[in-house]
Amino acid sequence: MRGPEKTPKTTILGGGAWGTALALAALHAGHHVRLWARDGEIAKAITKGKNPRYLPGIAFDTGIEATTDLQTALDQTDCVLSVTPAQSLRMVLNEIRAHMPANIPLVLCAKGIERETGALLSAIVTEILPKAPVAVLSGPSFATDVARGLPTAVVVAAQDDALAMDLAARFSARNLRCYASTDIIGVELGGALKNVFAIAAGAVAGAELGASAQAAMVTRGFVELRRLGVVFGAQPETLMGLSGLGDLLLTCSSTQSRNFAYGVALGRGEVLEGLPLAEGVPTAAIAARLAAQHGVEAPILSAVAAILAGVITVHEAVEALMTRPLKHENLI
Ligand SMILES: NC(=O)C1=CN([C@@H]2O[C@H](COP(=O)(O)OP(=O)(O)OC[C@H]3O[C@@H](n4cnc5c(N)ncnc54)[C@H](O)[C@@H]3O)[C@@H](O)[C@H]2O)C=CC1
Ligand SMILES: O=C(CO)COP(=O)(O)O
Repeated sequence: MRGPEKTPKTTILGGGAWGTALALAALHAGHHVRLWARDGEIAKAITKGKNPRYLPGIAFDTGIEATTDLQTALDQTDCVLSVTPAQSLRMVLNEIRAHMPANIPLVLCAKGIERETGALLSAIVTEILPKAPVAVLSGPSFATDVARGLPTAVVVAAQDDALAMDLAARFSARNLRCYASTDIIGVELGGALKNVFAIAAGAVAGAELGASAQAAMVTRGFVELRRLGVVFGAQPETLMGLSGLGDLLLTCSSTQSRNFAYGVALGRGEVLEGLPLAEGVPTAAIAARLAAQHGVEAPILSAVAAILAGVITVHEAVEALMTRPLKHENLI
């Protein structure tokens, strides 16, 4: 991919919180960083060392070359990070197709499953950019923590172990430790599904159902996550790691998580319109459908999808979950 003496050239697609934080991490790892944002004001602000819309109150180093021009962003790049929301991936890949240099790795950093098709994001890349080696970066990592330089660990997965190791080394820096994995599906599924359970945990907190209920929700949610992992072909142990258990622990316990905060608003019966991006919302609907299609027992997932669809209330969902037939504590 690159000689050791050359400065890595990294392109970030997306000028939101995570795109900006990862651009900074790459800058601190010594890369030449270009960032594509569709909004000119955001691009200008990032070039000046701030992103008040998505990272309010954080001033950061200048050096990221932000642009609204895709050709400029992708010119002679040797690695692309895709950091726009999961549901926009297909559109973004179709836009970059004409400008993407051949055989350059595309690292997926969004967390979700395509709502319309049930496709994992790596499958969408294979469909639209078949020549791009695909990788996934995921794990417990709030953009604000990474942008502030706080210690964070993630996992980078690629089918080819050498690529996974190379990318993990490329993006690791003093405050960002990247582990390598060859289980792309496990790593992406862990990140996508934890968002749904973060909404559930937030709803429990918002409805003031207590810390015991919250622990039960997260634990049983983790069982459902692992069951879906089996269906998709994830390696079970991957979901015990940073992308899976690690990200579940982070986002099911902190209002810093937009998915958890969305759940809190749901549990309190507040207005949901205008809340920040909560990737678990579209993913809940499709994940519940896939679970039903494959005969996977996933009552929490189904409850979240039904609440979001307005079919039941949080309290009705809890009542239904608590009165299910008694059984052994099946852990898979
Ligand atoms: N914020 C965080 O702490 C983390 C976020 N992620 C994931 O990263 C992804 C992006 O999240 P954030 O950056 O936080 O979201 P954000 O809401 O802060 O920013 C999203 C950005 O994508 C842009 N965008 C949306 N649709 C687009 C399109 N069709 N074409 C071009 N640009 C488009 C928006 O203009 C905005 O700049 C999500 O999947 C999220 O789950 C992953 C780890 C941490
Ligand atoms: O994925 C994240 C941290 O790992 C960010 O979570 P939210 O999208 O819920 O804010």
